[in-house]
Amino acid sequence: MAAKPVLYYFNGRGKMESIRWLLAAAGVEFEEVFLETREQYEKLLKSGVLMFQQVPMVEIDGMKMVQTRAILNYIAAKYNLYGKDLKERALIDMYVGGTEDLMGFLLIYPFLSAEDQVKQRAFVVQKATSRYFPVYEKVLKDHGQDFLVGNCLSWADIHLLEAILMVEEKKSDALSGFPLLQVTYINNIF
Ligand SMILES: N[C@@H](CCC(=O)N[C@@H](CS)C(=O)NCC(=O)O)C(=O)O
Repeated sequence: MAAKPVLYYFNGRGKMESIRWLLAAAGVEFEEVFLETREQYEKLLKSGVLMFQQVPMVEIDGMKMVQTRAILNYIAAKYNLYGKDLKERALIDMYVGGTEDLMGFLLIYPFLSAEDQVKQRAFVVQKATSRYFPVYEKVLKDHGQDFLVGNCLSWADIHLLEAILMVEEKKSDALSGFPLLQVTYINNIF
């Protein structure tokens, strides 16, 4: 049996969280090494395995992969979550690009002051409900299928579900104007 992937990151969501989600959705067990002290991080740096001196780093299939997008692309392709042809893959990339931008507004959230967190929360909910969620709602409405691309579960659905839950943490009824997203991602998907 192949070794489990090993994830190296801080003990927080950050850039590793989508990798955890994608592996979990693919049914892949993984291990985690949390970098909890400066010494641990320095040790990893000195060992030379961090190509750009950054994490996330994932040991998988004999590789030490860095760059979040590259890691996600690899996992999505390996576990058939990346479309059946180039056009489906292009759509998945576009949808994931959108959810990535939306999640990007939340990555900085823990580092803001309490006052700025209130502003950022309102900003994120406004962007989610006026720019991003309407796109995915329309896709589902237009093709009438249960998933965003190719009528089967893909990375685009997994990433969108993660983004929806992140936004709902900030405003629990954020999906209230999006009936198809509610049915697909809250009632049906898993
Ligand atoms: N483009 C990289 C950026 C990775 C990145 O910014 N990692 C941060 C932690 S979230 C880091 O290692 N920062 C330390 C540094 O840049 O020196 C990716 O997406 O993986």
